[in-house]
Formats: sequence, structure tokens, C-alpha cells
Amino acid sequence: MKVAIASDHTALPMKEEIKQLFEELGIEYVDLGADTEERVDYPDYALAVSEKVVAGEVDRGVVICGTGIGMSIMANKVKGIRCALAHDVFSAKFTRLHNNSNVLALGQRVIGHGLAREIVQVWLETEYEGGRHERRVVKIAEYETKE
Ligand SMILES: O=C(CO)[C@H](O)[C@H](O)[C@H](O)COP(=O)(O)O
Repeated sequence: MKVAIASDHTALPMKEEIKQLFEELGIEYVDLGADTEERVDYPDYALAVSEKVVAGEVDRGVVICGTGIGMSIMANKVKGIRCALAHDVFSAKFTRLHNNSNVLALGQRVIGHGLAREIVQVWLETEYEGGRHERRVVKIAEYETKE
């Protein structure tokens, strides 16, 4: 699996922590910034990750800002992205099982690094269940094809 990760200026420490987790798990990743604490705009980074996911250049994306909310709003504007803002392990697991989420949003200012690591690991390791959930995910995709 290959993952794209990005954060805004508020979330560099959590991005580094999650990159360390990727290394430990042997997961290939690409870091799309930000690289410094200079103020940047989270939509640019959410789009960078999301466009790589829909292009098939990576399998999944992780986006981190202060709350995770701005990143998740922007990512979910990209057709084909199902971004889940998850700050607990249960939600991280079930958004993979039921929603087949392909981008995970986290908030540096909301949870600690230890919990963020657990959330990312379960999100990466949980497979989509399909079955009855596919009908619902297809409805989301169908809506995206409307003008
Ligand atoms: O959480 C966020 C968006 O949902 C962002 O990370 C920031 O908290 C927000 O954009 C504030 O940025 P600031 O210019 O550093 O105040």
C-alpha cells in the first residue's frame, strides 16, 4: 500500500509522528507538505492528497490540520474521495468497514499523538466489508456523476 500524507502549518508534529508510524509498519508514503510552520491554506494540501488518490498514484491519503475539519471538507469536494474525520479508533475502523473511506482526516489540536497512531494503524489495516455497504457507497458515487 502507498499513502499520501499532508498537513497545514498547525500539524507538522503529528505529520512527523504518522510518518514514523508508516516507517515502522513498512508502508510506502509520499509527504506532500507543508514543510515549515509558515502559514499555509489547508485546502491546497487536502487537494494535493485527494487528487493523488483519485488519480490512482496512491491507495489512500491522510490529511491533518488543527481540527481536521477544514481538510475533510475540502477532500470531500473531490469526486471519488470519501474522507473520514475520525478521532476515535471505533470510527476509524468502521469508516473502513462500512464507508470504504480512502482519506483520513485528523486534528493535531484535538487528540494526542498516541491516539492518532492507533487511529491511523486501524484505519490502514481494516478492509472494506462490501456486501450491503456497497449499495450505499455506489449511491454516493452516483450522486457525484450528477451535473
Ligand atoms: O483546523 C484548521 C482548519 O479546519 C486549520 O488547521 C487551522 O486551525 C485554521 O485554518 C487556522 O489557521 P491560522 O491561520 O493558523 O489561524
